[in-house]
Amino acid sequence: YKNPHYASGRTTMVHLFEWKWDDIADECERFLGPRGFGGIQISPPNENLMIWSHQRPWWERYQPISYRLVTRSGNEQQFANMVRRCNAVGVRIYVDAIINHMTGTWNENTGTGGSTANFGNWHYPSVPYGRNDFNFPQCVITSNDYGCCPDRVRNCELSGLKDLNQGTEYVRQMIVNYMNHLISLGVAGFRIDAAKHMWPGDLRVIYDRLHNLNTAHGFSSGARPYIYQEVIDLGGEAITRDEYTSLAAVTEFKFGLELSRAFSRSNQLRWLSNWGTNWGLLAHNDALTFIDNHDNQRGHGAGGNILTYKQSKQYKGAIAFMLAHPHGWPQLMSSFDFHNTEAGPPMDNSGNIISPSINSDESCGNGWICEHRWRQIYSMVAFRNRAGNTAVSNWWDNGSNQIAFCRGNQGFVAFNNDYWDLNQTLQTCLPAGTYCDVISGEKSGSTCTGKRITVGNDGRASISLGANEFDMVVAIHAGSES
Ligand SMILES: O=C(/C=C/c1ccc(O)c(O)c1)N[C@@H](Cc1ccc(O)cc1)C(=O)NCCCOc1c(-c2ccc(O)c(O)c2)oc2cc(O)cc(O)c2c1=O
Ligand SMILES: [Ca+2]
Repeated sequence: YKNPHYASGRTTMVHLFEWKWDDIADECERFLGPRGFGGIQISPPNENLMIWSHQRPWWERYQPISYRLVTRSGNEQQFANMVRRCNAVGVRIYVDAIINHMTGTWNENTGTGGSTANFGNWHYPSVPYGRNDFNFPQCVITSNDYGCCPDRVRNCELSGLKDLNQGTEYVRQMIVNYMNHLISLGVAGFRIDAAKHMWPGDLRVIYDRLHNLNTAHGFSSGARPYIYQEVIDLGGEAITRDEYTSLAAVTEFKFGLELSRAFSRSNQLRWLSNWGTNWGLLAHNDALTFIDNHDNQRGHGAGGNILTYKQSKQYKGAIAFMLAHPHGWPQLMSSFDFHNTEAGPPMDNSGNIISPSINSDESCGNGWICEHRWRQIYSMVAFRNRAGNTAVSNWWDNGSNQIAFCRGNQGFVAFNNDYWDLNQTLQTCLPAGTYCDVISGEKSGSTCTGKRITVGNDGRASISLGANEFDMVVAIHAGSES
């Protein structure tokens, strides 16, 4: 369950948060396929409760009302079409699976596919689920339960959301049927939302009943779904992510928290010379890594100040480090502009999501940020692909916030987050030649639109990175030779 099954040479996933299925299919063909992206995490495809009283907040998609594939992102036919078109260009689809709970209790009770439910007696006819499918007696998780009481964290309601009992055969079957239907449509795996709130033993039973991936979509026979479990664990809780790494991969929240600190200068970059398990991070194959995610980019999620697109220079620096360093399986966040912590995606006045527009400079409009389309970010996806399994070598730092390192003989990257310029002759580990810096520009034909770096026969090059330049990174690799 720890293999993403990316097409060969691809390494990185992007979370196209709240995108519609038709728009994702287009993005696979016009951008993500050609630019070497490995996969996409999509928003929950199952029917959710429409919560108009909060102006259709982003978190309404985390309140299931059925497992029918009808949401504001599209219907089952559009979903199947998206998976087929993305797989055809080497881009995998990972489904955000919400199997811990159903809805909370609201005045509204209509789903995105027209289903209704009676929250008061735990009745969800479109599944169907009834009272016996939920944990009993009814209780709500309190904040100190996280420190003392694993049973309550699993068996009580998270934020008032009706808590399913995955210990019964019937609930397991409903969940497995839902996930196997998605596998038959060609998905490559799942994010398990709120995994901390479910028993590892129940999850193991569910995972083991999932079918192998659908070979008609290019997966090798016997391929098991890639599963990464959302376990928010920054220490101090009774439940740890280690209970879940024996089952499948886990979201590594420490990764984004520590890199946000480092690139906000709360920690010097030089300390990143032993980045990896020495920092208490999960082992490489256990770790789904990211800087920010849909929840903590809004400030109230796990951890302190997480860098987002709003602190663009530092954010691009942290993203570049995540993609340049071999540790973990990275996920990029692709956001919409938000002005308050609960706002949902750009929508028209009847509540339909507005598609991103694509500008002539390849950026997005209509309120979509499309971080994955920022040159400094997609270039580092290509860098990571090129670096493959090579190790970090030739680490250099100035004892403060200027660092540099090689990836085998395939790539070289330098960072300057100090208040003074970086001017050094450094070992790039690359063969002699002229390379385009893929951060300040890119290779177009045989010229560079940004900096040109000349590497001598000794592999050394003069690297300059001004403290006030637009970006704090220089990156060259075997594919950017001009
Ligand atoms: O802020 C939110 C939603 C947050 C959220 C949603 C999806 C996620 O994957 C996630 O990680 C967080 N929801 C708002 C609004 C809300 C929603 C539903 C509700 O019944 C009450 C309020 C909120 O203020 N929530 C309370 C604090 C955040 O507590 C939530 C957590 C959560 C936060 C920190 C933890 O350490 C943890 O183990 C779980 O996970 C969810 C998962 C869900 O699938 C749906 C949820 O409503 C939630 C969720 O409310
Ligand atoms: Ca639970």
